[in-house]
Amino acid sequence: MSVTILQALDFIYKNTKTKALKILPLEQALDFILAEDIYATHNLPPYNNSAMDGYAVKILDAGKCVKVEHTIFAGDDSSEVLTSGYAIKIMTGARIPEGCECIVPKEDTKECQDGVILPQNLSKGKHIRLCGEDIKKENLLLQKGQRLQAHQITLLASQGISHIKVHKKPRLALFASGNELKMHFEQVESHQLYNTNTPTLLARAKELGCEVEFIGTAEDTLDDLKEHIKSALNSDLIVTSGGASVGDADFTKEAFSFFGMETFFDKVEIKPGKPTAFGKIGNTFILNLPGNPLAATLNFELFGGSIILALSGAREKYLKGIDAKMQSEYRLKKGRISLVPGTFNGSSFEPCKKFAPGMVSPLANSNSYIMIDAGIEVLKKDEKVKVIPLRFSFTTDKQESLL
Ligand SMILES: Nc1nc2c(c(=O)[nH]1)N[C@H]1C(S)=C(S)[C@@H](COP(=O)(O)OP(=O)(O)OC[C@H]3O[C@@H](n4cnc5c(N)ncnc54)[C@H](O)[C@@H]3O)O[C@H]1N2
Ligand code: MOO
Repeated sequence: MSVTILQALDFIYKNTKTKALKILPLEQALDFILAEDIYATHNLPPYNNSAMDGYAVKILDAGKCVKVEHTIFAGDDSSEVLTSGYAIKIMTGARIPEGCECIVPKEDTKECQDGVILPQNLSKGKHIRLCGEDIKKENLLLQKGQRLQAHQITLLASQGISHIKVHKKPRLALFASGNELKMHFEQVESHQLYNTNTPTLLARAKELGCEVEFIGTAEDTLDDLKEHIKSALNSDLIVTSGGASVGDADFTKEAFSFFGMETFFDKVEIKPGKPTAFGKIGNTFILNLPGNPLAATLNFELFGGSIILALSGAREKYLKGIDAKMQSEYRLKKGRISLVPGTFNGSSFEPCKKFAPGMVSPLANSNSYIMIDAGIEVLKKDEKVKVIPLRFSFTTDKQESLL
């Protein structure tokens, strides 16, 4: 069945269910999807504390020479009480003593007999970090479905949370098919070429947060394809490339049908990537990508990426484009919706100078792609487009002002 891109994505989201849960220690939780809401159990800061190395003082003592007899360091469990006519020396992070109304930084004071002279203007609360001003106890900190990156791990660590419930990572099995293909660690003859799709998809699936298993390269025979499928059936998603078209050696569909694959679609109105198929055998999803390398990798981004997001348990599970404009005019043949790889520089998008479905080189120097509607033959300079990132990190080869 041939479908539009939107219908294909609908099939993916309607049929794909989030993975089961497991408990992980915080140190191993990077890039997992949180499977529970997290509420703060502690205020942060846990107590009013000094933002400066200086003196804890009273407002009425402004401009006076006050005596200094005690010092409080960060981590001290001090019970000093501040009284008028005195200042207590205090370090950054130390708990504010009772009676203190503000902190005066060390450099704003002068020495005097037995103490320091305070500035004329003091304001209440100055340089005091209040208990709970960063995180309030019982507030919702992180939501179920959030991806745990470094700055979410900060929040969990701040609460002394050692173990959390996360979704298991999608388990993906990969194999390619084609008698002409050899792996990079094998010898190629003059009629053969290296399998680039599998190493690419393996790396990309890992980048997208999957556990990945490489099943091998299947020959273009029904028996060998069946053998490879059988070895991959315990995964959540099998991704194959090649044998998707109508050639005399294209047996992939037949091999999957042997295992009773329910096919949701086997063609998409897209360029490149028309012979992309998606289906299911038991609880294992199947994404059969075309063999042409650029077609396979771009369609893996769009459909593979969406399946992985749907399986992951992520709340933000839909691909999103970034508003940008075309760097220069771009002409194309109208027909099917096209995926065009290129470079987004933070404001504008420039398509790759040279690309075709069978090429392997275009994506190595691209960082994104755009999707162009079927009827469009020209995109003018500055015309608005949506850029779908392939990798970010915003960096540049020449230092620019960051303001
Ligand atoms: N008569 C028709 N022929 C083709 C059609 C069509 O509609 N009618 N569609 C074309 C389109 S579009 C595509 S895409 C390809 C898809 O073909 P397959 O999925 O069957 O892929 P293969 O024939 O196995 O390979 C195509 C091409 O890609 C190279 N390849 C395959 N796998 C890899 C790999 N793992 N690493 C590197 N390169 C790979 C392979 O050598 C071929 O050159 O069909 C068109 N034909
Ligand atoms: O998928 Mo094909 O040409 O559309 O590469």
